[in-house]
Amino acid sequence: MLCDSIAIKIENLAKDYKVYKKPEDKLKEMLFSNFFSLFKIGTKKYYEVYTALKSVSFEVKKGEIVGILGKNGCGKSTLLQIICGTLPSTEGNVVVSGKVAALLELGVGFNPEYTGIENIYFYASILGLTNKQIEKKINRIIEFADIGDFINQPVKTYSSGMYVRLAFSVIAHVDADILIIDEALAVGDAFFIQKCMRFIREFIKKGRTILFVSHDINSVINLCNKAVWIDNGIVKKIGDPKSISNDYLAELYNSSNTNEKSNEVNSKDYRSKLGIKSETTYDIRRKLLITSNLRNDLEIFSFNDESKSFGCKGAVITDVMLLTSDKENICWTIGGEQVILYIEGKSLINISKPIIGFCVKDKLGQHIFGDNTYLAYINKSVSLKENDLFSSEFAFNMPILPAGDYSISVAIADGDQSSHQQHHWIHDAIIFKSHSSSISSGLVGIPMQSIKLHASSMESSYE
Ligand SMILES: Nc1ncnc2c1ncn2[C@@H]1O[C@H](COP(=O)(O)OP(=O)(O)OP(=O)(O)O)[C@@H](O)[C@H]1O
Repeated sequence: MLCDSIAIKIENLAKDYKVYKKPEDKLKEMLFSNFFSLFKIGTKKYYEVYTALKSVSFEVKKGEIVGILGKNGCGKSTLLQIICGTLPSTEGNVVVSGKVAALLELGVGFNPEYTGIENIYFYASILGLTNKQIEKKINRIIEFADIGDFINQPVKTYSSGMYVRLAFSVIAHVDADILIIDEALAVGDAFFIQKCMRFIREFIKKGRTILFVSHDINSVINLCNKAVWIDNGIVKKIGDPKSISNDYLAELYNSSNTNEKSNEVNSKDYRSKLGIKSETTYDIRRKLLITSNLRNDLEIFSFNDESKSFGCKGAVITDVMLLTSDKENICWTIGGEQVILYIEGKSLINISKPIIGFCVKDKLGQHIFGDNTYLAYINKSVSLKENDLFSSEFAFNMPILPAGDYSISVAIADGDQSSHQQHHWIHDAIIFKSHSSSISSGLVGIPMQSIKLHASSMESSYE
């Protein structure tokens, strides 16, 4: 029995998998194990035991969103499957209060030969709805999934994003008390993810519960009340999402075993070919009229190669600079000016689909803006060979920023926007300080093309 406030209670949960060296060993075990035990002549073991979960215990309260964090293979999916009842545990208990709907592996719950509409009936009836109830909801499910005419096509023709749209839409409409989501949203596009996030917030407001696995630390910090860090099948830590996420990232960093000293890369010739003048630090203020005390002065501190970082380090970022549009390294700029963020590094292995990106955060850790190379190179991929130097340049107009401290984190990954392996992520690679600003509210000011004020009683307008 669960007390009223608890949605999920997990006690001493353990899961052992049998791992067979050869496929025929499984058959032999099935054939002979009964025989051996029948005649009590001792048994021969045809498998190794792999313990995926050990002594896992925690509770999820009603109305909570709990994020599960952990490295690949640590046991997250195993745990969710046991909670959903699709996988038996070896030991321990799971008690859930209320109706559970889950979005686990892509395609689970769907028949690939059925159309989208047929699968809505199929999946929603597995989740406990009668045909009448589904009929009442089907228009809302189709509208939420928003996959156009594909709804009448067999789901085997769907992209992974379409699968997720349909599956999420079904679980969102079956009146579940608990939603369990296993990293599936990672393949959705940004608009759909926003729609799901709005749904999730409303769902929680109604006192319902969500348990989800995510590799996206930001969504765990922003959405969850609690985080559970699973490591090698055990619960390593439970608690406040921000502190658990920080500890988890720090451990990822420590466990990345390449201690490549990033400064060893000799990039002088490489930079001069690109026209980068890194030796001189040029103060852009000289070119500007110093007339107003509302000017947004930004002081830029140089690359900190000792900043916290993580990643598997198949490639390392070795330098980050802000340049003028003439490619001169700057230590000062002004909100509204054009700058180039230059990120340089070395690849230690072959990387087929590199993505280099950055994000600018304020001192509260709020993501102000950022970008990456993925879309710009989607049709003309650049791959990296072992020992290649690489660089990327992001040219943009620096927004006008309220006074305060800011940081630029940079990263190189391999893959695409939704699914990638992080090679090197450097937190706070560059720090900069906004000294004075005309901005009194909002996160950024956008340089205006023009500002007009009209009044019908006046003949002309003032610009
Ligand atoms: N059916 C199975 N037979 C044997 N081992 C398995 C089986 N399913 C999972 N495992 C192993 O159990 C461990 C935990 O797997 P699980 O899928 O739960 O990890 P995960 O944390 O969800 O990983 P990921 O983040 O990569 O999805 C892994 O080492 C995996 O290889």
